[in-house]
Amino acid sequence: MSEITATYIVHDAKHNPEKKAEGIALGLTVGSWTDLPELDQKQLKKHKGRVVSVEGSSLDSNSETVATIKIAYPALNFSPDLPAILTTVFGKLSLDGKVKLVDLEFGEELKKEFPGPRFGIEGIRKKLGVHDRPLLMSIFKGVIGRDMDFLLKQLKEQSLGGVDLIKDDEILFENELTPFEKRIALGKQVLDEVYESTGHRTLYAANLTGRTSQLRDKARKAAELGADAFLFNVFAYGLDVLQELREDDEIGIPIMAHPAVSGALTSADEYGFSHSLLLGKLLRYAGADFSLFPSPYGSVALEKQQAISIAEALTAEDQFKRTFPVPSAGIHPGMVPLLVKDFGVDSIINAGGGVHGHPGGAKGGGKAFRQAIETVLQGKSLEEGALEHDELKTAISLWGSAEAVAK
Ligand SMILES: CSCCC(=O)C(=O)COP(=O)(O)O
Ligand SMILES: [Mg+2]
Repeated sequence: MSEITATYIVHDAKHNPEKKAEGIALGLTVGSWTDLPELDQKQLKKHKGRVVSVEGSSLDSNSETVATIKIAYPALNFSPDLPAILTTVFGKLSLDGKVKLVDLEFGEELKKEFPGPRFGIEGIRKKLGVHDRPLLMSIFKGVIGRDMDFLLKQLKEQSLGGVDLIKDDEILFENELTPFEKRIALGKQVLDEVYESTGHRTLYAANLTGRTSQLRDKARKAAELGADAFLFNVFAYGLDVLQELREDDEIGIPIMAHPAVSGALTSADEYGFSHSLLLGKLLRYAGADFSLFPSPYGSVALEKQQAISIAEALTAEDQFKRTFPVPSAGIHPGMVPLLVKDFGVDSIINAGGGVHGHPGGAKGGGKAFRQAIETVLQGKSLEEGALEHDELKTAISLWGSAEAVAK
């Protein structure tokens, strides 16, 4: 029988994690058990949650018992979709004291109900023809209140700087000055021109926004217009909306998941979801080709181990394609050695301010990043790279080098 096994870290003021575990296993499945007549117990047995393990009971600083509890839920109890699964394993329970949902292990049958990324790392690399280095992404900045000309100039500059992908900022919504469809159609023309003149291909991810009921049609229209990819604020909508978009063959373009709003669900140590589950495994299962998350070193930083655990969940051995890890926020060229060391070649280096804030503009910023990547892959220090590349030298003098700080 297929199951889903949830791992929780539970802080229990009553010092009885075994009883707490049994309460969860019953409470989220068949309810009270021992009070039922024997016949009912027999009939309901296949629906009953099962305590798999209760480990590591210890006392926290509030003298509460902390334990890791694993509970298996029969797949028989829920329809095979994330809304039903999340409500089963963490519905009422998410409101019931200090409980953190750390992981979900899907049974093999249940996994088959999920699509995973349509393209994944290999598919995105194939589209770009880049196979041997981390990709570089930049973000439009300061575009709200500006017109199409402004946006297209920024697009061209970023592409001329050698970035592989450009995404809208997540706060750019439907608006009269730079409407979604126009951004896609005119943006495509600009990027095609850059490709024809330089041979460098840049993909553009436009922000898919609006009411949930409009998203499918909007995304299909975007695909018809030749959109390369779209950005999606998954956690403002819900993981199942992502999955619906991923599964629609008339859309069929890569989906970039932005972490906006997810901090409200992951940041507390004792509550909510683990980062690796929400921004890693669940985004991947639901079909994101890219997952953006705060890097350990930038302006909105995650603890290093948490950021790395997200990347691991996105790329671990599984039946699904691998999702591109995109550690982001406050990234500048001086951080490239750390990013490559911690996230490897199969990751995307993503920057807004670190591209546009370069004294040589977005073109100079893009070049500085590409030079930093090349330098690191050649096994050289950024200081050595700066001797060979002007844009990198300017970036290092402006922002410094994290490699130097790390020593
Ligand atoms: C919190 S990860 C999302 C990255 C993002 O959307 C962004 O705008 C980062 O911009 P920055 O100028 O900090 O590179
Ligand atoms: Mg942003």
